[in-house]
Amino acid sequence: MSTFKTLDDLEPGQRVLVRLDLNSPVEDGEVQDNRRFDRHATTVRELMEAGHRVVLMAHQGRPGDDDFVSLQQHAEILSEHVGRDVGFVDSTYGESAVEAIESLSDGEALLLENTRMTDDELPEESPEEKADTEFVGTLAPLFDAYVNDAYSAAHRSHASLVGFPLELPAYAGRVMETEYEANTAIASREFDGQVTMVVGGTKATDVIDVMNNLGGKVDRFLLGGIAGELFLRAAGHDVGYDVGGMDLFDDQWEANHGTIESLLEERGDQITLASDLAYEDENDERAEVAVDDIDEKDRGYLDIGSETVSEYDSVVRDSEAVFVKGALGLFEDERFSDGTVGVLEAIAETDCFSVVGGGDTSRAIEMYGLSEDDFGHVSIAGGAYIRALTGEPLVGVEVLSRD
Ligand SMILES: Nc1ncnc2c1ncn2[C@@H]1O[C@H](COP(=O)(O)OP(=O)(O)O)[C@@H](O)[C@H]1O
Ligand SMILES: O=C(OP(=O)(O)O)[C@H](O)COP(=O)(O)O
Repeated sequence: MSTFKTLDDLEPGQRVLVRLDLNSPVEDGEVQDNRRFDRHATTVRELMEAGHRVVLMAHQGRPGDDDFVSLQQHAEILSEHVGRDVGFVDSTYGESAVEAIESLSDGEALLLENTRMTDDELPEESPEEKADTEFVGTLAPLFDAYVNDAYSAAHRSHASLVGFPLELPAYAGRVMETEYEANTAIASREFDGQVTMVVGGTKATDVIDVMNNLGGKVDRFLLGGIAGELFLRAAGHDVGYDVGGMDLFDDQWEANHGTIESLLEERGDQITLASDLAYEDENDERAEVAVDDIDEKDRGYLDIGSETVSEYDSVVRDSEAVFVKGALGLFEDERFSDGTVGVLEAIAETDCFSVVGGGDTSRAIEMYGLSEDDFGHVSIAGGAYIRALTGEPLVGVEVLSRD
């Protein structure tokens, strides 16, 4: 168990530097509201109400990607969730950032520009090297305390996550505390009945890590999403190819097909793949096909089919514990939401222990009118949640716990 300090240990009237994870889906340049804002608002509101001067850091995307944008919209969305104004300055640690930080009054909050717009943030280096950067050296002297609330980014050894805790008294925010406790408890929990893991989403490496590291703990893996299609391709079906301008499959196939093939060989009896898939037909409607009847690589598949949904539904209902990582289809489009929503509904209606993780998957819960109360824990983390489940330590949490 970690021994980090929390907001309960923070002296009053501090200048506090806070790391949040507001990394969000961006559609046509518009940042999409999601539960990361709502969760972090709790920490921000508590600090503002306690009269601290609150300066927030966060990242969005990675340089070169379409979702690598300014945090100006994030400040507006966060303000709505906090119910108070959160200011924004378009600099991370330049002159205008320092000026804005110095003119902040008690109880006010300010969001700095995307940390990944500085050269010091991204390269993965040791906490000591990160503490020695200009970014940390410029900002740390302006504060009394550092709070890390970004559990979902705590697997990254980046300056804003691991550099500051070496220079300032460091505390865990409310989101960090809750996520850490829930995910660590899960990693050490034992179950008598069937443990099922539903894995989908876009990242094949996450799915492979889960299978490699949780193979002894999980009885059944139910696959879907892009990752599931790559497994179907490895099993000899004509799916999981880049068609119609997609670039989700072929690179991941090149990088991972050897591992996927050996996983199917070694753990085949634990792994359930879709028996049918859904696609968009020429009338823009949902159509389905059995995977055994697919003999051309020219179509994109956007969800698991109804026979698979019904099989996954009954496996979930027979389980004592169900973990979800990743969506089973393009659920943002209602026509292709059956897999993701079907499994979530089965979990919600069953008296099992459940955890739902994956940045986007948890969005489906509110989009389709399900209640968070029907799940054991809904994590806003993806990669960090997987690492926690597999028992791997998170560098951002470790560094918070140092004396
Ligand atoms: N067959 C598919 N085709 C296109 N997109 C898909 C498909 N299956 C899943 N997705 C998309 O994957 C996205 C990422 O899912 P998520 O649960 O966040 O997993 P990850 O953690 O791998 O990003 C979702 O927004 C969903 O729309
Ligand atoms: O959204 C995040 O991770 P996730 O997609 O695994 O939930 C974190 O903000 C980390 O972002 P990164 O994977 O670009 O380092």
